[in-house]
Amino acid sequence: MLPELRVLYFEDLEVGLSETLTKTIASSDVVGFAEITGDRNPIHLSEHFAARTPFGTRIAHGLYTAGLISAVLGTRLPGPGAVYISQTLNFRAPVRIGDTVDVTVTVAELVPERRRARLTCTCTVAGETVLDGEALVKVPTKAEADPLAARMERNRV
Ligand SMILES: C/C=C/C(=O)SCCNC(=O)CCNC(=O)[C@H](O)C(C)(C)COP(=O)(O)OP(=O)(O)OC[C@H]1O[C@@H](n2cnc3c(N)ncnc32)[C@H](O)[C@@H]1OP(=O)(O)O
Repeated sequence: MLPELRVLYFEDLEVGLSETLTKTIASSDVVGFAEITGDRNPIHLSEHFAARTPFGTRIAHGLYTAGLISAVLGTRLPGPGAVYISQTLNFRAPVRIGDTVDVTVTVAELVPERRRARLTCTCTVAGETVLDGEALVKVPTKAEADPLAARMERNRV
């Protein structure tokens, strides 16, 4: 089941705040990603081909796994309203069909004057890091996201 959407505004964030999403990678996820991106590399789609690679079996696209980081950022931490600025990625180990990936993002730094949040991002399979990196996002304040509500709140006696 997909987690509920949650909006955190810039002022709700603090260093150390963390969120984890868990996803088991299905063959249909990998086939679907190949279809929508056009990346039909047989290492993702053909068991016959993948058997002759060092991985021995089909593996997920690295950017599919990275997309799960975007899912955490865009739905939970900070959530809807956050805008991706940049993302670094280190692919440390392969993700195979049937693997369960835990995707954790953690607020590492806040830059109030620019409403920026830097988050460390780690994907693990059975405790082993398969991907890590850092995301930079722009996060609206409550007043920026909903100026009318913010004005009404300020004027309330
Ligand atoms: C959770 C996931 C969500 C998504 O996936 S959203 C989809 C992916 N993201 C996007 O499509 C965002 C596209 N980029 C933009 O629209 C803009 O970009 C931003 C809104 C992110 C930032 O624009 P602005 O608010 O005008 O920037 P500033 O706060 O005024 O800062 C400007 C300084 O920041 C640098 N900068 C802006 N964006 C980037 C970037 N993406 N990568 C590197 N640098 C960036 C500029 O150059 C400049 O720098 P200098 O102050 O030194 O002149």
